Amino acid sequence: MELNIYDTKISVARHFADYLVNKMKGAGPYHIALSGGSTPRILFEELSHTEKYDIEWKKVNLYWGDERCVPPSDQESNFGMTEDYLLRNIQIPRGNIHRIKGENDPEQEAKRYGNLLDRELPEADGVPVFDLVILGMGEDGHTASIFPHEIGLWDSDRNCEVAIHPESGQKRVTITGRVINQSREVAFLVTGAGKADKVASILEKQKGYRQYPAALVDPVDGKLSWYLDKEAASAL
Ligand SMILES: O=C(O)[C@H](O)[C@@H](O)[C@H](O)[C@H](O)COP(=O)(O)O
Repeated sequence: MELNIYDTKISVARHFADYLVNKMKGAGPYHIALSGGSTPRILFEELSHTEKYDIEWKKVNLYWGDERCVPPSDQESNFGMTEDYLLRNIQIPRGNIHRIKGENDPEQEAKRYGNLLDRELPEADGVPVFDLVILGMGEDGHTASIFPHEIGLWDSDRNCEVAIHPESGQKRVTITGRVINQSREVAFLVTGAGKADKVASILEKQKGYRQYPAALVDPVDGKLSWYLDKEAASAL
């Protein structure tokens, strides 16, 4: 596990953007699952400075680790946020963008997207393999859209499941632990003081840490990295 701590949120984004440039210098194709949230948004803004971050986006296929079951135009949409802060600023073929379309029938979409991952990605032990899964973590220790009150979804034998947000009741489609832990690499981007206690609990394996879905991220053969700002790392 690689731990990277930087002074500020923007510094986390800039370092990770540089890392992505170096990671994708090969022939590809690369299959990357994106996350929603405020830290990825800053990463996307950074990556939109294409004069600074030279990535051959035609080699890259973008997926989402989770999506709110709302239309792309909804401000809650992870795809919509990515469209606004990244996709419209880069030269990526639209066929390389694989949106989760949960706004109509979440259960049907969980099946469809799970089959799409089986079809589009390489596999290992019958599980689709991402080159990189970018994750955030909520203040409750959730990751993707697997929340503590539904932590059992992590162990689903399906690639995708329908989750329910604990406060809003909003439905979400999320990839599950089998897919996340089969990835060649998982990178957490976590910033802000509100995450500090869960970060410390998980990274220091404190009593009860496995109640948090983010603690279950442990790639079978892949690399696990945490990119933190000082605030999120302040309880370590
Ligand atoms: O759909 C989502 O909201 C994300 O996938 C979610 O897992 C996010 O990463 C965390 O909630 C952290 O979000 P922040 O980075 O905004 O705190």
